[in-house]
Amino acid sequence: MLKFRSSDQPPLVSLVNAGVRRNGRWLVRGVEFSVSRGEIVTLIGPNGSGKSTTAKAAIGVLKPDEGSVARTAGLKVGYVPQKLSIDWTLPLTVERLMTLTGPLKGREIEEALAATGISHLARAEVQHLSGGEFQRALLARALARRPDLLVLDEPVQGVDFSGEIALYDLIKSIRNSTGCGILLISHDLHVVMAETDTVICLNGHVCCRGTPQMVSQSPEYVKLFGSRAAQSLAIYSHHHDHTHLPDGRVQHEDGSVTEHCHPGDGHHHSDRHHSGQHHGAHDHVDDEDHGHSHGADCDCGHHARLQGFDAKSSDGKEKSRV
Ligand SMILES: Nc1ncnc2c1ncn2[C@@H]1O[C@H](COP(=O)(O)OP(=O)(O)OP(=O)(O)O)[C@@H](O)[C@H]1O
Repeated sequence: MLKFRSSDQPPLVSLVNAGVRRNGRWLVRGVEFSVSRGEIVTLIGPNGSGKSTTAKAAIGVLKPDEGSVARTAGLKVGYVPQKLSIDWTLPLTVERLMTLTGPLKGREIEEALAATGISHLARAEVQHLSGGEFQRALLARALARRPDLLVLDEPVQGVDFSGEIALYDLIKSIRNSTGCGILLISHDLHVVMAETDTVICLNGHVCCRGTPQMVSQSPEYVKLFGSRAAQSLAIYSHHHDHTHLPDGRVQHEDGSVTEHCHPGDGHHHSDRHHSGQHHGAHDHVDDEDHGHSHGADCDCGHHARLQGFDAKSSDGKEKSRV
């Protein structure tokens, strides 16, 4: 099995201080991360926190209203959206679903269906597929075009626990065999794919980021869910030192309230360290005062508690205490 690692390669996509504004409201702001070949980045956050908006900005479906998004020239993206507009009353086979957005050769369809384990469903009606089978069909469609970057918006939606493990195993094996970069979106705030290199927690801005704690090292979790689950799922354990108020403002730990949580709002100790600086997804900076890892918006003092696990930079060299 091939193993691709990203440290010495330029990112496939990188966002620097990216923000998207609609109808006078910032949907997301100050977003910074990158995805390189062989790397898995997971965006988590509650409903409406801007995950899909961020993913769309990353792949160029949306243009950022501030900041920048850079993609390598000729980047091929395989995008599995959260929602598909399919007329479920019309008959549609899996094979036909594969070619709805562009022609594919028969061999390409066969290979993609085989890679996702659903060759036997090529002529099945899409409306009769189970949740997990449907997600595999969408993955096959994205894979068939041999993307450099796979963007999967809620790939485990409608899938039960063991189906989730199986899908994450599949995504991992796709990454290992093709070396593509993967941007995953999940609204599960706590359980992420164990192979994730970087978890980014969004809530209109980057609340915190870090590496997931490997479940395989937590005997309680293994006991509860079994070792198979522990190999595929990891707990992302984090703590935010602020609260999002219903009107969109942010209340900080010291009780102060600001319009939003953004570098330079003056409420955070770390402002003095980082004002005006941008850090990529893996540019964690050791913070003597707080002992936590920082990303772009960690200027606002949010931190991921990784329960003893170090946040690592993309080259694996720089580590921060957490
Ligand atoms: N084109 C648009 N115009 C105005 N508001 C929008 C637009 N697209 C999204 N929004 C709003 O932006 C916010 C973020 O939406 P987005 O779909 O990115 O969130 P999400 O984190 O992916 O949510 P979910 O987990 O529910 O899928 C939501 O409040 C949504 O209503």
